[in-house]
Amino acid sequence: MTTIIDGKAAAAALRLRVADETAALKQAGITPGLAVVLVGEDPASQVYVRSKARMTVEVGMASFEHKLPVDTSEAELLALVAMLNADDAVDGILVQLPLPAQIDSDKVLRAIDPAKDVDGFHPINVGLVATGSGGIAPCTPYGAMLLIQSVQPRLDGLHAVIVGRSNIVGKPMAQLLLQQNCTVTIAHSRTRDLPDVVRGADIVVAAVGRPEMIRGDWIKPGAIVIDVGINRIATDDGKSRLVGDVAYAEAAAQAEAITPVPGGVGPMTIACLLRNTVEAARQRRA
Ligand SMILES: Nc1nc(=O)c2c([nH]1)NC[C@@H]1CN(c3ccc(C(=O)N[C@@H](CCC(=O)O)C(=O)O)cc3)C=[N+]21
Repeated sequence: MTTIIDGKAAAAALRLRVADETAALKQAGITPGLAVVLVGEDPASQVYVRSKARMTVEVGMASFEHKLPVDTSEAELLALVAMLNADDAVDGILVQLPLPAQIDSDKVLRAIDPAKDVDGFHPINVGLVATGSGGIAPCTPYGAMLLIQSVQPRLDGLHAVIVGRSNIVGKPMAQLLLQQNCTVTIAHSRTRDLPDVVRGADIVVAAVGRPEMIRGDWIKPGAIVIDVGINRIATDDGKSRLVGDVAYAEAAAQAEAITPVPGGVGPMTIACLLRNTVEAARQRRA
């Protein structure tokens, strides 16, 4: 029987733990605070920002939302980041990506105080995670790791194949899997014989952003399949639905365990953001 990994339930459980830790910090007079910055009015981004804010409040933390117009200049955004860096009530800062074209996102990410960088995108945190010296891990790979280890705590010697080499998922995912003693392959759009590479995987992490690209006959029987993709596709009745980067039904028939979309990695991303924020509060205000 294939295990369908319930990311929604795992995320709810993690949020309960974060709520307990938040309550303990509040006893000590510290209310953890998360600032989320959204530039522009992309509808999908607005939905995510709203659900982040709601869950932040639900676990007992303070939520600070900053919505800026789409024509905000880089200097204006950097000024807001500087203000949030200096604000003692703010423990975590998330600048929603992607940013409009007139803003250099690398420059903005480097301006965030690494101690408040709850996305784990600042080069300081990237380096600390890569060397295994602590640091804040990016929420999506971190959440994916928790889901993998919920079905298989010991990963020593397993071959993990990550499809996708982004800075926000593929590369940090590789670091976290290496830390658990996996043999790691990062595959991408130029990889030769991709299906055969994936067929060698005990753990498949799909993070390419191409709907249902990874087929069932690419999956080794008994593999763990983690689908990071969230793609909205049109359906025949003129509506739309969310699908991952994995052809779910086909892959589920082969896999030992698989994450669905929606209800897999997505909810864990937000729960890990809250975890990173409470941890940042603890470290910074210790
Ligand atoms: N600085 C930054 N940090 C981010 O972490 C970040 C970002 N920018 N930009 C956008 C992406 C996207 N993202 C998601 C989080 C949760 C779900 C999620 O909970 N998805 C639900 C479904 C949501 C739906 O129904 O649309 C699920 O998969 O079950 C999805 C996507 C975080 N992002």
